[in-house]
Amino acid sequence: MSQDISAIEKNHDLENDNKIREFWNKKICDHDKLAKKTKETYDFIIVGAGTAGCVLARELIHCIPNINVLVLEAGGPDTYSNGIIKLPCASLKALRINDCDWGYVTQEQRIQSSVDPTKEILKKESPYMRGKVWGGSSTVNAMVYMRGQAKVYNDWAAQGPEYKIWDWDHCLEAFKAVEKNSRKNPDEKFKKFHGFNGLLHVKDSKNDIYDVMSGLIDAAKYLGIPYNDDFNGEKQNGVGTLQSTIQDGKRCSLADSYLKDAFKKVELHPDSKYNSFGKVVAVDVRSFAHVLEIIWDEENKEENIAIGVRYFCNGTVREAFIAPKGEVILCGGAINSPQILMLSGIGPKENLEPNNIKVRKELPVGRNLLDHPGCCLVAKSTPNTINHWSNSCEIGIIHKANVEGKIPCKDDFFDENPDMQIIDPSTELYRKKHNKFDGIALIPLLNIPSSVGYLELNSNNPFDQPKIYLNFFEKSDDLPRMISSLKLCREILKQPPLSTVYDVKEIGINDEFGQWCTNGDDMSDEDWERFIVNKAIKMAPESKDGVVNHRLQVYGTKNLRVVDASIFPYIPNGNTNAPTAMVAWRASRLIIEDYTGTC
Ligand SMILES: Cc1cc2nc3c(=O)[nH]c(=O)nc-3n(C[C@H](O)[C@H](O)[C@H](O)COP(=O)(O)OP(=O)(O)OC[C@H]3O[C@@H](n4cnc5c(N)ncnc54)[C@H](O)[C@@H]3O)c2cc1C
Repeated sequence: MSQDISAIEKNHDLENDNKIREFWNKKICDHDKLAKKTKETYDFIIVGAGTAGCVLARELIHCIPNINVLVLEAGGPDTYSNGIIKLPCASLKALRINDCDWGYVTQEQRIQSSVDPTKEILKKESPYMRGKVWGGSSTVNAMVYMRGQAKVYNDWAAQGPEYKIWDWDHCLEAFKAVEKNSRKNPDEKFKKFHGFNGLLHVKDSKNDIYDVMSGLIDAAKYLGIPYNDDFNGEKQNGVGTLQSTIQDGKRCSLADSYLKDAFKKVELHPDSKYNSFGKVVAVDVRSFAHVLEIIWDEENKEENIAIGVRYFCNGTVREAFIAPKGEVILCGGAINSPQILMLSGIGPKENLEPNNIKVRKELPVGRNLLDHPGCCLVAKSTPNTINHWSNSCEIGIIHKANVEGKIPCKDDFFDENPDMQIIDPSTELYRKKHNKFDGIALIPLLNIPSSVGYLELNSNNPFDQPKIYLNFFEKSDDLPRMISSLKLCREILKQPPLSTVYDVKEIGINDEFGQWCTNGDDMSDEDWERFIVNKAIKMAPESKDGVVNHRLQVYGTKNLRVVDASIFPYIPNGNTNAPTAMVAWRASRLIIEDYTGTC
């Protein structure tokens, strides 16, 4: 069989996605049937084939000789659902493919009004999408590639001398290692910040914009907002075209890029203690495999040594174990990794004990849930001015908000520590849903929120959704900043050429999930506030509410790490896909060092 494999490996046809998967399925499955295993044993067990899981699986299998990796994914392959998730222009529709979504709903919350502190605003429960499919959320996201500023990563590193491995220089190295940027003739300045040899394809929207969206850039410039040629370069503020994770007109998820490449490594290693047929050196992805909890070494109870995981697949509960020196690595994302830890006895006593879970290690799991709240301003334009086949989001406007909720001024546009990001999603949705008008939608996102959410277990049933409290706008400075950015969006829509050439007229604001709130009449600050209000596991010292250390190992345990978006101590002020892939690449180097004993 090994001869067979190497012959196919050299075959260029393997570049074809489906063939790689078919080949992998057949070869691994055949081998699985032949091998008489006593136990399912792997060097690494990765929970979740999302952004982080895919990068880790690929880096570990290619960089450490003779290992095998099991990836357990609760969702199905990304080819399982129809091909719509590959189309950038349909990314908003991809959100509604239930098969690929965990179907989370946030808890209803009451927020104190920042306009009138004696009043409360009701924040209704709302859907909270998370990818449940190969590639995880990178298979359903809006594909915007924006890393955020150096300062955030330097803040991560400032937590102690050992955290230096997360400073901007180290993170930039990892961002570049992952990225395959396709900009033609990049200048030296661009090359300093970008990678060209990674696997994640990143493309400029630049050459695709030829409709009302190009008017958006001019309108923003008309207001004095500077043009920015590279939001991932030296400065983040300004207006410009976005970079997106797209390859040849199709979405490039981390499954398309990293997992696909992980499958290329398939070898048969003869010296194996674990089964008589030898060990398959490969990444084995098991779909529809829902991890229930971590299996601990009960002989050394005090040490909390992870030895494997229990998971549900094909109607039965199964177990998989790690080989000596191996690790369990949770890559379940910001909601699920905390849930798995808590189900396994790692978390806050006050949430675990009432749910009949024995506390093994008390840690503030789920307490640092961070995300970027957003809102949406929609306007109508002259018919036939929209390119309905455009990328999901093409233009970005990054600016500093006014803390009093006023329209930002010129100084705010030039401020090099911007806290707001305005993006323009595909307008196809609005057109279909609301009487077929051509439109323009602007979504301001609070890039540096002060509010922090949390999540807790609802019960000890692993299939029960945890309670998610996003706490959006809970801190008093968040709401005025959002209002300030919405007011700026309104001003932009009034500028030429949007107002003159495209006859753009505001229709109203809707909340993140498309509920219409206003008809666009003049609004008071209370109105703005009413309409707007409708993310865990922190990498930090244990004394500062950390759950994982600087090497992403869970405090008070052995053989257990968390590598995903849940470990951000402070949320990057860009979008989170690229930073998560970066974290996974950095983590792979730490794991390789620990496994091979090299530093
Ligand atoms: C709708 C939407 C739009 C977004 N738009 C953008 C954007 O434009 N740009 C950007 O940069 N970021 C965007 N993001 C965010 C970004 O995609 C995520 O931050 C990133 O993908 C998170 O990666 P992760 O590895 O932490 O988790 P995920 O990618 O979510 O992966 C977690 C994986 O673990 C699996 N899993 C979870 N629990 C279990 C279990 N118990 N057993 C087995 N498997 C399990 C899940 O099914 C999933 O596949 C968006 C996210 C969403 C949801």
